[in-house]
Amino acid sequence: MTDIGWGPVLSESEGYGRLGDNSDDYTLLTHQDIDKLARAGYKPHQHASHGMIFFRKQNKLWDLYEQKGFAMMQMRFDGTLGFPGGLMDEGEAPIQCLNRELHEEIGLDLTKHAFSDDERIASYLHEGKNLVLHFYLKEVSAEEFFALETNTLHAPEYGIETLGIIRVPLFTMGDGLRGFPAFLTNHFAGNARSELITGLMAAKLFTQEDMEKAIKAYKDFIKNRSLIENMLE
Ligand SMILES: O=c1[nH]cnc2c1ncn2[C@@H]1O[C@H](COP(=O)(O)OP(=O)(O)O)[C@@H](O)[C@H]1O
Repeated sequence: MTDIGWGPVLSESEGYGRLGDNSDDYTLLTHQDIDKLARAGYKPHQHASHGMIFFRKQNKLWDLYEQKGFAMMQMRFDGTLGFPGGLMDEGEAPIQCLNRELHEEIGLDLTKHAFSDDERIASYLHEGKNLVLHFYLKEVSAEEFFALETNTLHAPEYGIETLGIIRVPLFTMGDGLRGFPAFLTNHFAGNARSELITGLMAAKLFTQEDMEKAIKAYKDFIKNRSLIENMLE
């Protein structure tokens, strides 16, 4: 590949962020797998941790749509959507990595809102990238969520790694597509789309039936969009 100037630091990690992952590229790890990795000092893989902060609030939006609350994601430096988080440094554990990254990227006050190990809901291995992704979930009150959101503007990495914090729309509009299903049609980093779905199910914000409906609407839209794009070529 042509050297386009990744620089000594980025050239080591740029491969992890390449786009085009499929959900099949990721294997869900068991608790035993994680314990084994911890005993081996997390080697031989690279690891990254990301976290979803959310609040639940059943609300009738504009007197029309069933809103379930909000979840926090970010527009990343690379133009994709993801959760706050990042790659683990040498000597760190996944939870330490998560808290350090959340402080850097969203200014999380670790004296009040640090994540704990028992908030990890899933870990995935991407064999091809030799990368393990750890995913955590934290429920806060609506007031805490708004305060955390405001604080992100003062985070050290705001405007650099984190280009903006966004709220995931947790409702579906009358056409069955706009709202949450349309949000799923965006480009996501790593397996952040699957993590979002997993996180919302684990938080019991969606029923199985609601989630299946949303995923079907998103997939149908993608299929139709590529049909139209092919016709235009
Ligand atoms: O929200 C996410 N969920 C799952 N994987 C993600 C998410 N955000 C980034 N990734 C993936 O995690 C790896 C590390 O990326 P990240 O950019 O967060 O680390 P860094 O900030 O330390 O460079 C990359 O492979 C990227 O595609």
